[in-house]
Amino acid sequence: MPTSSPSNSPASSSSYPCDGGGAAYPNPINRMMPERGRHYPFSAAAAAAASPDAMDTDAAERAPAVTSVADFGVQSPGAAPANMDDAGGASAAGHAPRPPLAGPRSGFRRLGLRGMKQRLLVVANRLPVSANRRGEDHWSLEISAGGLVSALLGVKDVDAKWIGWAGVNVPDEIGQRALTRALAEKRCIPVFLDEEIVHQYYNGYCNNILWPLFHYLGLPQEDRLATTRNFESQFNAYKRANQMFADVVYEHYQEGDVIWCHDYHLMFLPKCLKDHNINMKVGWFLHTPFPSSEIYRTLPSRSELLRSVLCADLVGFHTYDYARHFVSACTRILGLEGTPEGVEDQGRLTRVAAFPIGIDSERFKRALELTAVKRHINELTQRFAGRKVMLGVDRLDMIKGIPQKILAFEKFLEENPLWNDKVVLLQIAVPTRTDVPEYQKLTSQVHEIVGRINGRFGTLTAVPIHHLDRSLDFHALCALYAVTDVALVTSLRDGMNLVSYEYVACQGSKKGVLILSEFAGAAQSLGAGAILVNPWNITEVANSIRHALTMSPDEREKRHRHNYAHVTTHTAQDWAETFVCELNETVAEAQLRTRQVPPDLPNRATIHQYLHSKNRLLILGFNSTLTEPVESSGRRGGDQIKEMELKLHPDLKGPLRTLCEDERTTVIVLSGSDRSVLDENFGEFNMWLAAEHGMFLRPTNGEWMTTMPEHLNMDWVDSVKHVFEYFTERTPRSHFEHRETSFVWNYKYADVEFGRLQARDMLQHLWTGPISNAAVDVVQGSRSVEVRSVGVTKGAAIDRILGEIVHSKSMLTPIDYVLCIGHFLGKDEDIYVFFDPEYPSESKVKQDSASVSLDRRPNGRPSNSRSNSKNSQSRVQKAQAASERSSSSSSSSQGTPTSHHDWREGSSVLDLKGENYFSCAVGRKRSNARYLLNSSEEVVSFLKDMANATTAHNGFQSTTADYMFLDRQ
Ligand SMILES: O=P(O)(O)OC[C@H]1O[C@H](O[C@H]2O[C@H](CO)[C@@H](O)[C@H](O)[C@H]2O)[C@H](O)[C@@H](O)[C@@H]1O
Ligand SMILES: O=c1ccn([C@@H]2O[C@H](COP(=O)(O)OP(=O)(O)O)[C@@H](O)[C@H]2O)c(=O)[nH]1
Repeated sequence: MPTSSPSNSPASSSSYPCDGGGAAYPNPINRMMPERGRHYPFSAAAAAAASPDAMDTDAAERAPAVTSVADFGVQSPGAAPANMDDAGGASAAGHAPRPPLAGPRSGFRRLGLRGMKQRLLVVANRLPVSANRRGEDHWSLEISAGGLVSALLGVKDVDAKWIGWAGVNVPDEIGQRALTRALAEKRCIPVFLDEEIVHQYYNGYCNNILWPLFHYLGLPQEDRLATTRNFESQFNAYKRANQMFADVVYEHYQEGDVIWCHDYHLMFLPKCLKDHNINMKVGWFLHTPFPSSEIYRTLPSRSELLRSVLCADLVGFHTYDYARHFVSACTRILGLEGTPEGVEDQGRLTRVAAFPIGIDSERFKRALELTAVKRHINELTQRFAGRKVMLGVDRLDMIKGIPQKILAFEKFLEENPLWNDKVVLLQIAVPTRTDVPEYQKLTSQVHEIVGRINGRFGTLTAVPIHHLDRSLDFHALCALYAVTDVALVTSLRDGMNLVSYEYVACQGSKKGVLILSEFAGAAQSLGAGAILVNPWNITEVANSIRHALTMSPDEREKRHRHNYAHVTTHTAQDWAETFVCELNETVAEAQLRTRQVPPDLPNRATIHQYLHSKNRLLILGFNSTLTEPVESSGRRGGDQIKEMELKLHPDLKGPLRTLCEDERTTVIVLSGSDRSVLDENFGEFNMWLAAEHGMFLRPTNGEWMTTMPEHLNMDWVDSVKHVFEYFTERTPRSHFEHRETSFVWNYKYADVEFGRLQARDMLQHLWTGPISNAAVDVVQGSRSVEVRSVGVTKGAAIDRILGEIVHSKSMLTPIDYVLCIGHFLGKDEDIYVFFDPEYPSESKVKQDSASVSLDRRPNGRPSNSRSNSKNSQSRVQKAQAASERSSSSSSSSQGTPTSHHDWREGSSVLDLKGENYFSCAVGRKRSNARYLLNSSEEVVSFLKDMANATTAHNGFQSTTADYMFLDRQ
């Protein structure tokens, strides 16, 4: 194994193994950007010798097309991916069931649809190949079998293709066609980027801006001004490049394909794809950390990029922290609602979850059995006999903390002189992004430190640091992983760090110690077995080195066992499979969950069915449904909130009266408003009133009672009040209402833009402040922020309300018609699903641990007594429904809802057929409701028609009356 000489140049960057040795055609871009994606290039010479896949295109035509990438989805068990150095084929092993994650639903699922393989288009900046031009129309390709390739190789029932940049500039058509043909053999599809765009997009925006920012290094410091100047052109190039990737995807897309976009290079891609075809299934996965929103918000294009990523159906990260940061950036910067499921924007959910990547551990284990690797192991063992060997394997990137690692090692040597000639650090530093000035500076800095330390501690026969500016072939790397005593990973930030996994996988016999930075994603999975360090704390790292070198065999064994179990069961295949499954499921659920843009309410049919039903239920919202529009009611008025109170639309009084007087009709106004507001507006009508999202109920001409779940926890009230007061004082013309079960801060009369800004800040206070762990829901309206106790929704309440109505009216005929109209918040749309006969009943179920108490005390105070109603106990478990879909799987085991079951012995209360159920959202674009009305004006006009038809129908007492009426319309 080549090592650098301490006394000469300790680190030589001249040997760059990836250029494949003298391309016949000048290839400036290839020189500029020699690094090979996430998959380090192995030395071309070694690869050519070791790997049958390092073949030229002619050879590819002659050889059987069994290559690693070509094997996506067509691999038969045991088939050997030819490029793989171990010649062992992708492993079928490693599908041990994974413990459930709170994020994605995990576990192995077959992806095929009726035995068909699902097509998967993997889109990444780099193709997993290095391409070298050998003639005008002749290319040699070398596959790099890195983590992602291995991961996808192992996914069964998927027919995968890879779309990306081949890492070379191909200006001429002949060359492009030849390369496209050659790549097709490997199931790869090229995106051709020219030199200028690569410079601006890849070197500039990706590697000089996004990369350092995502790793907490901030925007470039030294050339800050230049960066600011270039920012716009680089961002434009970034968008252009993303569009070029998108164009290639469009060309190859077939209906039903899954498109998996990778990494920070392609944040703009989900938007391009969805704009082109909203039905594409799009996932996006970030391999780097996603930084805290405080860091992310410094990025000038922050909103545009977030919005684009949110166009994806599923967004994945390595750790929960990164996922959390992303959600919080979306709430903080875009003002969207973060939920445990992801990010919601006007009813559309982008699912966000953690999918920690793994490795193909079997591939590493098999490699250790190969003769070539054993030979390497022997050589290394002899070479370093009598010394402990520590290993570092990193790209030469500032995020990897290489200077910090070397300085810590120096400190260890300083403080432990007895170890001076008994330990050696082998540092493999693979050149990367060599065109970016920051990387060039880092290279010189590392060389300088290594030279100094070797000069200081070296002897005539040995040096403490062997530093290599090059990559190794897979065999040499496996051998190194296997023979070394300690691996030292000191990343300052690292998305995951696969090197730590690979080291563990190869240490089956030696049980070496892993020293791992707590800032690598891997620390969250290997933390229990590794020695975790803060790489900035040189003293701590130096002490950890001593600890590792002197660790008892027992402790080593124990630590290793833990990590080995993790690495071998959480495989790359499992990762890819879980992501793709999750994406499929997310899309399927979204289709079920949200009717994208419902059609307009079919007025005639709605009225027709109404007239022909025997027992009808009309559920009407108040705000923005039965009210005058904001513009005409208050905005122009003075500062007095009083003037702005909700008022029933005057044109509705007559129609409502008519409807309420019909004895076959029960009308409920179900609102978030408090009781007094409803009393004032609807006191005169023969109807039921449900205030505060149904927590209070007033029968026709009766007294208010509470339907609140009895264990509603209201401890959060004071903290929220404090926050609401603070923002109300600072936002002119905003106000807040303190209701019995909720607080609402309303800024609909304030300056809209300023109100929104304030709302975002308020949400941050609420989400991260004193109530962050309280049992509350923070619900965003279009001009309001509401905090409610968990479980306070209209859907959850309607069940209890119905029970009460049925009981009180002594209904003899089942309800056979339901019309539910409202401008409800997303959270309250569960009411639509509650009645929908087409929703499977188990998807409506949400465990509601509180039992119900229908306390008839006139003041409506919550009761502490448990309900003695058998009915309410079981009914309360219904509702909440699909908008809270996470519950659907668990809920089915927690309660067995019968559909709309009996409230009275022996009789069914609801007999609702699909054609007699009309749910209608007012003024919403997306909704769970079946239909839409665009404004409260349309509601007014519709209810007028309905009332007129009723009058006509009842007046004529004729079965044809309604037809006569309807014919006039
Ligand atoms: O293609 P390059 O510019 O040379 O960069 C190489 C890759 O580096 C990054 O890798 C990340 O992915 C790993 C696997 O998920 C993870 O373990 C590691 O922590 C990350 O840094 C980058 O995200 C890739 O896109 C690059 O291809
Ligand atoms: O000479 C080398 C050094 C490293 N690697 C591979 O490069 C990857 C590095 O991944 P990691 O997640 O540790 O960091 P990244 O470089 O992606 O940030 C690992 O799979 C290594 O096996 C390689 O193929 N050849």
